[in-house]
Amino acid sequence: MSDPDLAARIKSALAAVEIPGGADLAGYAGLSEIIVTPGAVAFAISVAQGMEAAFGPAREQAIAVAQREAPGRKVMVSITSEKQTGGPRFSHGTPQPPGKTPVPGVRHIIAVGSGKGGVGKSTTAVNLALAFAAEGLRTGILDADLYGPSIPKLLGLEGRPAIREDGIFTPHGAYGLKAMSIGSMLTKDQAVVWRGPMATSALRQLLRETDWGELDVLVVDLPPGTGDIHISLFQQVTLDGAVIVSTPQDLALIDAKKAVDMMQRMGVRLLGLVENMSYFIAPDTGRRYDIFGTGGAERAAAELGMPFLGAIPLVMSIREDSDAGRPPLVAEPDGPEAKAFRQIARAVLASAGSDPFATITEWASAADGKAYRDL
Ligand SMILES: Nc1ncnc2c1ncn2[C@@H]1O[C@H](COP(=O)(O)OP(=O)(O)OP(=O)(O)O)[C@@H](O)[C@H]1O
Repeated sequence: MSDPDLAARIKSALAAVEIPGGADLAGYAGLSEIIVTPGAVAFAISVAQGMEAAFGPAREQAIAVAQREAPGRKVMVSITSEKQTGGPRFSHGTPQPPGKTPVPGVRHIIAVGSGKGGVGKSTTAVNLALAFAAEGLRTGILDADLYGPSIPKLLGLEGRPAIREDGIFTPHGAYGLKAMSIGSMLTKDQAVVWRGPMATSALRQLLRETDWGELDVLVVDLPPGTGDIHISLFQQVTLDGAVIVSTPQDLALIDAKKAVDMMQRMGVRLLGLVENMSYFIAPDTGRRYDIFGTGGAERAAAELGMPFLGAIPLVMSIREDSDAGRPPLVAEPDGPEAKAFRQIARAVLASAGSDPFATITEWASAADGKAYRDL
């Protein structure tokens, strides 16, 4: 069945769902567009402030109805109110976070962000996650870049994640990582226009309705810039910190500064700055060229008030291997690029704790106190 047909069928079926006041959900003006992807169905119910709880049963029924119409797809229904759609209120000082709750089974969370798109944030996130796994940490990666998910391509994920009977996702397994992305539920080139509240709801479900098992660390690949998804994540979980990725060209840092400023306001610890596409290594001679000069990133990190974590070269093989679903840490684990990512991973762990090895030991210590190394 084509997507519009299924969306229309779900909408008619929602006529059976009663909303407060006695009307039905299908005819309710606050019902959003119904987004259908090969793996998921998502829609939002917009309600007046204070009516969220009253609409709870309607939401439950709507999920059941949509699930009946779309078996095998993940159904995501969010209730939104004026209060939520307004975004953060920075003007009165710190935003008011609702209670933060841990993600079951996940011990530590590190987010990877950037001031703008295309700087290699996802590439960095994936290779950091692989480097953590190589250190013996049980590692997961969550693609929170709902607007441009690239983790499926970078990790060569195929097919959709399985959905258990209780609606919980089973994450993909890739190179020792557990990976979750909305991207593997879309058709090729399908662009989903997530409106703010729906995106935050989808993020919540990807994060909390995934069976991560036991993870020492979850790496979250944020969307570029700052927006609803960032706020939603920062408000609902306590992060160990965030890593910011930038390119030398971006080191005027206007965009990065905005991201950093927002994170600071929201109480997110900044683990440091990674400079990507920093220098060039000639493929034939292996010689290094500091085409953008040296020292700029360290200065920029200092200006932003955070540690400098290291630099990653601009190398064609990073692009080619990544595009083929084989990140440098997998394609050439002993190559210079993999080494750069591993060093950065250690710098991240050092920034998160007293030193990288202390952090690894502490993070990896299972209940019996032994490091977990049998990934
Ligand atoms: N160090 C590098 N050398 C060469 N190519 C790179 C390097 N880092 C990233 N790339 C390439 O640049 C492109 C953008 O990288 P990536 O998708 O990681 O960026 P992003 O910041 O996550 O972008 P988006 O805005 O899509 O979230 C990809 O094609 C990737 O393979």
